[in-house]
Amino acid sequence: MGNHHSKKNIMIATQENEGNQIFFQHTMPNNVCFGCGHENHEGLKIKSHWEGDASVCVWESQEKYNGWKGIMNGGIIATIIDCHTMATATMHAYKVEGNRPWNSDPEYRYATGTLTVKYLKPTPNDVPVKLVARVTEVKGRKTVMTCELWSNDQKTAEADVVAIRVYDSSQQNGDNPFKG
Ligand SMILES: CCCCCCCCCCCCCCCC(=O)SCCNC(=O)CCNC(=O)[C@H](O)C(C)(C)COP(=O)(O)OP(=O)(O)OC[C@H]1O[C@@H](n2cnc3c(N)ncnc32)[C@H](O)[C@@H]1OP(=O)(O)O
Repeated sequence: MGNHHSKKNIMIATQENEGNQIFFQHTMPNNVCFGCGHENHEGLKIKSHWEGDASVCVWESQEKYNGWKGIMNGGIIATIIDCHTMATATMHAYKVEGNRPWNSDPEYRYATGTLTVKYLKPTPNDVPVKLVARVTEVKGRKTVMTCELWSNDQKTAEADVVAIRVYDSSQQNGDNPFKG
């Protein structure tokens, strides 16, 4: 148990040291999404950033997100993976277009096409988790990614994700349910 707490402190310190870090979600004003919307005050408010070619998210759960007592709920795990990878697909698209600024035009939005989660081990609900996502393929409007979930240096889940570009402000005409 003591070991858990010392790891927790290390991970939180890492998060706080990133005080000047710009997180992907900070570039998404008016985002009301349950997982990543910083305008959703009941939401999980995840924060993602680049570490080299990987995108990383450190997130601290709460007791209300238990599955079995002390074990993180599987749907919550899927939600944070979902939101972290959609933000990754978005920011990757800007990165490959000459690393253009996140607030430049055209604006792209992505939605989850497919999310497959393999739960490998129980994920403790009382220590922060770390998500690490990587883009493995971009084909047309599709971005394919893998995402690992780490807890206490143990990989407890891994996911294969397909994001689809569902909005491109330069192509937009007519109704689009993802326009908001
Ligand atoms: C004022 C507001 C401010 C906002 C501020 C900024 C916001 C800040 C960000 C918030 C971030 C939120 C992140 C939340 C993430 C979600 O929760 S999104 C919600 C959950 N997902 C959905 O609702 C999606 C529902 N599905 C759909 O709408 C449609 O099926 C899709 C995904 C758009 C695809 O339909 P489509 O465009 O007709 O696709 P289509 O042309 O048939 O296929 C294109 C390609 O994609 C492939 N594909 C199609 N569907 C799939 C699929 N399901 N799986 C895998 N591949 C597929 C096809 O095979 C094809 O591939 P290729 O043949 O080209 O290789």
